Amino acid sequence: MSEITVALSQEFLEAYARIPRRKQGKVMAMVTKFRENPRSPGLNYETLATPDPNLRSIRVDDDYRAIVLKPEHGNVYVLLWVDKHDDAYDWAARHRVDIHPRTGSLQILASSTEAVPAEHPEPPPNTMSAAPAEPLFQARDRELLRLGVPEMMLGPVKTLTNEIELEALAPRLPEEAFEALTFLAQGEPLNEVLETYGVPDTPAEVDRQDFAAALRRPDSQRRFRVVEEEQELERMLQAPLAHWRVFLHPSQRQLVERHWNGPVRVLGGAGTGKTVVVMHRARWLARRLLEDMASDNQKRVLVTTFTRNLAIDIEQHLRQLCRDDELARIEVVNIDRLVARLVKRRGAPRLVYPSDKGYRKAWDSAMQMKPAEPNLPETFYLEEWQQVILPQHVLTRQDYFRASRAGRGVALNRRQRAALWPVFEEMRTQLSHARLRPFEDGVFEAIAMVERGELSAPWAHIIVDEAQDFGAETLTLLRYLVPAGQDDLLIVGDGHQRIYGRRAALSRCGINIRGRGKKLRINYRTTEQTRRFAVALLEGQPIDDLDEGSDSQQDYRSLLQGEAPELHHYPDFDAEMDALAERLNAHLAHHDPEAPEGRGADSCVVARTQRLLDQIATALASHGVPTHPISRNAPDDPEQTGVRLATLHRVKGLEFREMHIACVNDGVIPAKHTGRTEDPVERRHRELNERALLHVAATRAIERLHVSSHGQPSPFLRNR
Ligand SMILES: Nc1ncnc2c1ncn2[C@@H]1O[C@H](COP(=O)(O)OP(=O)(O)OP(=O)(O)O)[C@@H](O)[C@H]1O
Repeated sequence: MSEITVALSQEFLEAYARIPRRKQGKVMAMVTKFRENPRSPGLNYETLATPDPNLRSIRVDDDYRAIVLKPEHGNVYVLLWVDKHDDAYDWAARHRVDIHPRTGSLQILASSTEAVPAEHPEPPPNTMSAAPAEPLFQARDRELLRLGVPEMMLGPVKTLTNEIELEALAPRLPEEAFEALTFLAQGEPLNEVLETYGVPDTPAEVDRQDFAAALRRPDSQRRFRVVEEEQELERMLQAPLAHWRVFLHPSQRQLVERHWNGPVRVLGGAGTGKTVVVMHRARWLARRLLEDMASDNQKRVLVTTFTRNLAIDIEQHLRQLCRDDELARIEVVNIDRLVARLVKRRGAPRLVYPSDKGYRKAWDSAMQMKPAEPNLPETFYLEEWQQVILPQHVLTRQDYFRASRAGRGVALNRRQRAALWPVFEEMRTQLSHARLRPFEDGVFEAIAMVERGELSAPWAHIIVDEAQDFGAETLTLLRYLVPAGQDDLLIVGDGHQRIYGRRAALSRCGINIRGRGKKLRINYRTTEQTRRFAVALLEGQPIDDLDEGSDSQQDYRSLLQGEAPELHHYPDFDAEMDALAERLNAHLAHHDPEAPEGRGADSCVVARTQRLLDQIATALASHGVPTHPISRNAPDDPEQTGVRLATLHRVKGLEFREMHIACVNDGVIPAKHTGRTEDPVERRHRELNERALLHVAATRAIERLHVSSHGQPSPFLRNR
């Protein structure tokens, strides 16, 4: 007798989330019993008179029933739905579960009587014409089947004439088919879509009775989960709508669940599930460490990020994803803290950043050494210090003569470098007297400590999120901190979201990703309308791929449709705030008092500076809108009441149902200091960072995006 396979579907979790709490406990008890032994006599199965002979119902209590797939052959049991008795039976009468004849994946299908939308939606205006509209897809049946379109949906798919109709058909199409059709509808060539999404033209034979094999297919794993552990089941039922914890996209799974022969780089636009990959990969590697008896039990997985907020968020999510023993093998720390920890010694200088008072004081003293010739502004020196001296660890005049100044817009000959050098030398002297050390020097010190054998790093694997904001020196340090070899480094990032600093090429940091560069393409977070708006903010800008090449967002899509982002311009700050408060109050009025989240927790107002944000908070308070600032040091408590307030920088990595980007005025975005440089290359970089800031903030919106300004709108909003 083959082993019993117990699984559940995404629909089951969604249905479970909808039933009253007191009933959920009963379902949980039933599910536990079911998992222990799906053939237990205590489970009351009933055969149903439904089109699909493999569906059964199980009694939960007097009122509720679960619908289960129990094929006649094999030992597979899949929980599909749970509802009140009549509604559950009704669901079972309207659905069937099939193994797709070409792809072999398991699909839940609305039964044929409902396969075609009852009402065809209104076509968009530009398709209204007397002539019959062209079909949206020219592909042949054979090709559509290769993409996972169910046989019974071939007819409806071939009669579609526009994307709106495709969208209306979405609930009746398996995700993989809808995704492939969306790319086709948006103009991607058929052969490319077939290559990415289709099974080969002559696929392996599919056994349409082998449900256990069907469950193992990557496309099935997008919506079905084979339950292996009791604890895991409990975690799923505790957060039934956190799909990311349970169901991975095949492109995510391919990155997570395999060994890699060296560093891997993963790109992907905002919301494509990069952080989800980071977390699942950390867990997968932690499990391997636990399973590997020969492995040193001190070995850990390090997850590092650029911002502290994201590290806190990841740590919190990992607690919900992992078992305790897995968690004990994972360490999450943002890069600044990591470096500070590595170089911390009794009496060691304190690490400082340009915003630090001591740093600024040292700089003011150093500027006293500024020569009359060449006559360069102070901003030039600061940029030279930050972009040449610190990243290349230039310590002497000779080093400076040899340093690369690639990417600087003003050339300097040897004599000029010699004239400038005393300023930088003085800066180091001043810092050293104050027992301070710039962060970058700390990084080089950590590298030197590894080289001298003074630092033994406990990490077998390192995973980097937000890699686009890491400097070359920190990436180099990470290379030093983990032995080269299998699964050593996973580098995840998106050049479009670089809001700090400049590009650094992995290959120049000793990280060779050749043949291991991957990309995620489906945006899970925002609507397609928001995605397009956000992408347009960066149109025509040169974006890198974290290595020596370039990246684009042409193949990045969202499958969710929604309202177009709203842009509003007001004569002055008060008018903008009146309108914003009105919107927020309307949103707050719809808050469900039964919901566990605090009133306003799903809405966020962002502005370019803290000062503006303070003014906004005051204005909103005068309109009776409760607000709550997002903290840098603690995870957001969703139960806390208040519309969230954050700077554009602070919302990186987060997401909200509604995003309001306020005061997008000329002189605010780009920030005034962007233009305070003589160096044209530097100016372009800064401007790109500012555009990326808006792009990042816009892509935090799950459902709605609202952008407003007063006075003159930001030049980035012109023509929008
Ligand atoms: N496989 C999945 N199933 C369901 N939801 C997913 C999946 N992958 C990601 N998501 C959801 O999509 C959203 C974006 O995911 P995530 O934050 O990992 O994306 P990201 O690429 O890191 O985004 P960004 O770069 O914009 O910060 C989250 O709400 C996440 O839960």
